[in-house]
Amino acid sequence: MLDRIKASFTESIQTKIAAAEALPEAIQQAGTHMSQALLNGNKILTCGNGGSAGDAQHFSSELLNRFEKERPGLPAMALTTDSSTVTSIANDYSYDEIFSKQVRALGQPGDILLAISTSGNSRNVIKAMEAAVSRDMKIIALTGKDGGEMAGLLSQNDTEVRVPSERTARIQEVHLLVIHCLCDLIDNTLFPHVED
Ligand SMILES: O=C(CO)[C@@H](O)[C@H](O)[C@H](O)[C@H](O)COP(=O)(O)O
Ligand SMILES: [Zn+2]
Repeated sequence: MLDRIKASFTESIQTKIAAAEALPEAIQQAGTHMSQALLNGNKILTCGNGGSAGDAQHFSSELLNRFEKERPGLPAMALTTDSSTVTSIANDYSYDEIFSKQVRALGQPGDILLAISTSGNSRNVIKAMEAAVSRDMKIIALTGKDGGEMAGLLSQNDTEVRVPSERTARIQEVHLLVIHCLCDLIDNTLFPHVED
């Protein structure tokens, strides 16, 4: 069992080294789009399933409350958290609609959808992206593996940050690092003179 633990650490570190080579430009573009949207008075909606639901909430709490700087809260909302809304949409329509219906209700032109899926194939996240397009929102997709269907839905205005790994757990571990990079970029673009 100790070998399994060490192998998990080694694989996670190696995935992060590969991601450090492959992802900085895409992360920079995503951070620029997010910062610009927030400076324009727009907001960021987030969604994902399972561990990625946790990531979506992790990001929105860091914006709404704080990351590292003492600064005002920023407008973000995880579409995973309102159990009354999520259960009623799943019950009355389908689980595939739980995020898209909220995006159509809340999304405004210029807002951003942070869509998180390690496979890129979660139906409810794909439908949220389609709803975002219908609301003239930009999409930032955190994916892995081959990018799945999500990769094919993105336009030039959108950004995909695809972790170079086939393994869900390793992809999730890098997604969290990417989320912290995005928070750091936003803080340092919007509040460059505030100390960490
Ligand atoms: O956290 C894990 C596995 O590490 C799981 O809960 C995982 O997030 C769930 O199986 C998700 O439904 C996977 O969805 P996705 O990443 O393919 O969109
Ligand atoms: Zn997990």
